[in-house]
Amino acid sequence: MNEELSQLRQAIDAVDDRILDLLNERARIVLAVGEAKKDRHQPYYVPSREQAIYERLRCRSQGPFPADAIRRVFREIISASLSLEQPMKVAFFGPPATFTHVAAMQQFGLSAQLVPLKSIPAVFDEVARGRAPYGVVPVENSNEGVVSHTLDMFMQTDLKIYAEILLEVSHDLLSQTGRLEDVRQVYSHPQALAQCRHWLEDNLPDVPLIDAASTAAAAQMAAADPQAAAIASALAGSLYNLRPVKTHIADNPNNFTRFLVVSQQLPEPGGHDKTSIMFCVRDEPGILLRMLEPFSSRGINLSKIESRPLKTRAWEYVFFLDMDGHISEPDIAAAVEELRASCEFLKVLGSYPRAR
Ligand SMILES: O=C(O)C(=O)C[C@]1(C(=O)O)C=C[C@@H](O)C=C1
Repeated sequence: MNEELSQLRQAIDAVDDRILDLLNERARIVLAVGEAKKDRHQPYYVPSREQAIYERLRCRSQGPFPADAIRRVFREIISASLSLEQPMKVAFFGPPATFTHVAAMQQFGLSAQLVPLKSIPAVFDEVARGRAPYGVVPVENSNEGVVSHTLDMFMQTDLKIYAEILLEVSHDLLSQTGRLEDVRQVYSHPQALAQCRHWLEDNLPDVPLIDAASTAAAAQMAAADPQAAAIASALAGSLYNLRPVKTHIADNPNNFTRFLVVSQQLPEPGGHDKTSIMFCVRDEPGILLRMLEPFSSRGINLSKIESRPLKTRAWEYVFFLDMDGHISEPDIAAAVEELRASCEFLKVLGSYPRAR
């Protein structure tokens, strides 16, 4: 038996050697790609290419290596490769262990330098001033709707949308001891408390619920008080040394948040893109119907429409529209130009790979 085990381990060592040699071979090719891009002033970070790599490998694999682990392993290979081309600095809406942090890690991997900032405007500012090439901010939750701070920042800056990230949000109850009977108060962001209301009523009916600035701030408070628990991400649990009292306590397990990667640059077309625009229409009869006509007449799928008050004039609105396709496609460009004719102003926020 021992002989058999040691032979199997030798076989694993031999495979690991091959994997390592191949990783170095891959890294040399990536360095050559980096040199070619430098000459052409092309961006190093290409989210559509990364998505295509994950998709191709997922379809190719015959198992038994777990399908979801393929993405995680290649996420880190690509993250490390990209850091050879260019050290990657990414600002995100912090503090550490927010769901935005989890989203930034999912998108950029562990080799990127992720920088927590105090607010959504601070992330936009960092990127607009060129102190970080990319920033990550939340834009929409499947239960709570749009994050208005983020949409408002597109009115105040000229940043573009470079990519989107879709994250399944899972709320855990975390504390120092990990024991339900020790919990005397629960901290979290009001949205997270609301999303776990039924679970809290059933399991901790008499315990006060206390608002915190973020789920990560709640985790910090639980880390300082053995009688407190926080509703936060599993990442917050490991960063602040908390134990899970119970994982996945949200009442509706179907809870997704969409995040945006913002940048001064535009990404190259990838084949599975969407385009976001913002605009303000003239105040005239039938305008709401007419503003959608350029898209319906060309069969362009609109995936989202949102309005925000135009703060400079009461009862006037800015619209945010997402459509399938890239602005370099003739139909998309023609529809946007036709709409522009009925607008006081229109800005293309970006064409970027659809999160899948
Ligand atoms: O193909 C590229 O453009 C690369 O830079 C290589 C690579 C990779 O490691 O495969 C690295 C970073 C990019 O975001 C996409 C892919």
